[in-house]
Amino acid sequence: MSPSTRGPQDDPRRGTGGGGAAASSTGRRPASGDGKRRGPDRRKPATPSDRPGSVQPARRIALEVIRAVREDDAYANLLLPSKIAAAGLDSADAGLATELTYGTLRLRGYYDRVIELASGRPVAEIDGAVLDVLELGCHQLLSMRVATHAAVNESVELARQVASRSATGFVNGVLRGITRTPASEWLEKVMDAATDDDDRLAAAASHPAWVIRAFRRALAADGVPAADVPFQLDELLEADNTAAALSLAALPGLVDRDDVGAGTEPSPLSPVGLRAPSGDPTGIPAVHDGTARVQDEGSQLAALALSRARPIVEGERWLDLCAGPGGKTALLAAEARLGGATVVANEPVPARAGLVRRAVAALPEPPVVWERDGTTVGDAEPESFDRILVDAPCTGLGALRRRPEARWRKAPSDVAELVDLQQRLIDSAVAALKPGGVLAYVTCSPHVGETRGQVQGALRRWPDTLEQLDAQAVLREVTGDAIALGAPDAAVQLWPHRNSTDAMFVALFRKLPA
Ligand SMILES: C[S@@+](CC[C@H](N)C(=O)[O-])C[C@H]1O[C@@H](n2cnc3c(N)ncnc32)[C@H](O)[C@@H]1O
Repeated sequence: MSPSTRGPQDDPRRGTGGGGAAASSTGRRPASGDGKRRGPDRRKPATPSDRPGSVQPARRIALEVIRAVREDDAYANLLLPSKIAAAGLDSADAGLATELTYGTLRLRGYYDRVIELASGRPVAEIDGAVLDVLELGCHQLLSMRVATHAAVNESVELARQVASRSATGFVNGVLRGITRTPASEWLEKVMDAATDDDDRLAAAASHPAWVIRAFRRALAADGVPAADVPFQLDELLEADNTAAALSLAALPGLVDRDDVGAGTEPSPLSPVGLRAPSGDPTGIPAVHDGTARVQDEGSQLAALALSRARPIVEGERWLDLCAGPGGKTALLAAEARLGGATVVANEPVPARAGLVRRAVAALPEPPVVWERDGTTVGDAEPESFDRILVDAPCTGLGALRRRPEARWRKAPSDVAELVDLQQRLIDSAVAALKPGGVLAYVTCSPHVGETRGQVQGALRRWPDTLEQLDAQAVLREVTGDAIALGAPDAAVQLWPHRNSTDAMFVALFRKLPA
């Protein structure tokens, strides 16, 4: 079975999440991102954690985060850094906590199948707190080089702390049972027990089957030939399970990307982007002072598609309708400032609006931040903006590298609700846009209902009002032709396996003069 890996953007101090063990969907083995095994060295002398009755802080913290994700829908990439900081973990233990947390969250779909086979019980019948402990134990036993006795003993101790005394015997029995079969054989057993091809793919790649089907449709919609879809799907699932590299955006006009230093290299894709070595980016002076920001290159391109769709005319007003946490707002505002335009940001969730204010604090005249329901802005501010970004709330299925638990958070039934909200946000943006203005519709999901389906719907609803602009041409220009795109189309779909970005979707529209 797979070792887990930890990539640079898994560093919890960055709050980006993601990274780690990968599962090859056709390779018949959940595979690691880079094939290297990381984790505690078996040859290390016994630590206090090896003694009965004690639990290493990294394991305790990982379990707390995994539990909060399950019980409270917590975001691992937000909760983990605060817990690590509160516990004062050194960088080795912070790394271990990160690997345990993200690796377990990512591969829990696979581990649950192993647990069912080893325990003879459906996981639905296992107490949630006990299941968390078992999944965490599985990750150590099947994907990390943790010594068996440490993984089992500490899991038993964790079970004692979070569940009943009787649960300790169950956890001990199940985990010891798992150790009696080599990791590779567990994979075979899981595959043999799968019900059909999609279920086998779901098991090996630790993605829900509905997500796999949505990816397959999205690849086909992006023009991938039918015969290539299975291969690209395989690459995509593997990329999803691999840590994203650390990328930064140098805010134009605030810092020159050549001056950021600290071992960063210019991004081959984004003209404002940098790729950074692993480590804590807050140690980079430009990141510390907010003039450079951790941001996926796909997100950078989505913002630049709007700011560079055409030359900026001084005095233009731009709106970022769904702004939290503010990554694109900061880049848009920096671009706008250089052209003499101003930006208003809108984010209805107060805590996220606070993050937007922090994200733009380095700008000399930061954007105003509204806290309104974006669906009402069109009525309240008709024909008021020259450019509007709708970076819509979505399933987030394009950002699984950074948010490993997101795949388990959403269900197919969530898609319809999101599609309805996206549509209302688009309509509100159309109303708020000045005639002749430009609208960018962006999602970090490749789900066709949230992407091309929304484009077709908008053009159907606004036949005399909207025309689609060629976002592929805009981004070819922005990237100096460095961008790999799907079949020729006006919209852009980026992919982790093709572009090394999140799976961002970008469509551009112009509002026709009345
Ligand atoms: C995909 S995120 C935006 C990411 C952001 N543009 C960035 O780059 O950092 C979508 C945002 O839309 C917000 N949102 C949810 N419902 C909304 C609504 N009715 N109106 C406006 N924004 C909404 C969410 O709170 C979330 O912060």
